[in-house]
Amino acid sequence: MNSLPAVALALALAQAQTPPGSVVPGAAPIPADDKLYQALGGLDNIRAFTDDFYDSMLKDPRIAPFFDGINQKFLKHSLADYFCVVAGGPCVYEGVSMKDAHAHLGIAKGDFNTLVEHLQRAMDRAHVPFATQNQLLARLAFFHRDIVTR
Ligand code: HEM
Repeated sequence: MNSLPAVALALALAQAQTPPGSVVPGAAPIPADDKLYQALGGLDNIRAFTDDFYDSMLKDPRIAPFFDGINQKFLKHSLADYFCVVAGGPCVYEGVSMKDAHAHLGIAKGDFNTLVEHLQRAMDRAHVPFATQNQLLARLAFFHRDIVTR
């Protein structure tokens, strides 16, 4: 992973707070406009890089075991919906909060960073501009405290 997303992530973690605007389950802050959604290439591109991201995690022995027995099709769909909403897109996320989704998993900080690494690489392969990647990663960093439990 190159250094800028790591910096963006660290900054977002340091500053994590709920900005004004709407929330989705888990108190996800969502932007007031869909600029980030558009920059990500819209829902088709989000679904494409999410599928690729998920497949690449399954090939990584550091985190693949977390996904054993998980309904892959369902989770890919739910993840893409989530990214879409967080980016200000016109999607509906019907899943549970980040806290409830991950409470039983015992996720460590290193696992979270590994997932972020895979997401960044998948966005690279989908030709998402670097600054746009950073914006999504910074928004997702907000959930660190709900997801990392050990
Ligand atoms: C920014 C980080 C993350 C985001 C935005 C995220 C998002 C999500 C979403 C949207 C769901 C589906 C919940 C539902 O449909 O009700 C989910 C479930 C899940 N996530 Fe994450 N996640 C993140 C980090 C992680 C990490 C670091 C791991 C493990 C390495 C992980 C493993 C899982 C697993 C295994 C499930 C399925 C749980 C189950 O069905 O029992 N997630 N996540």
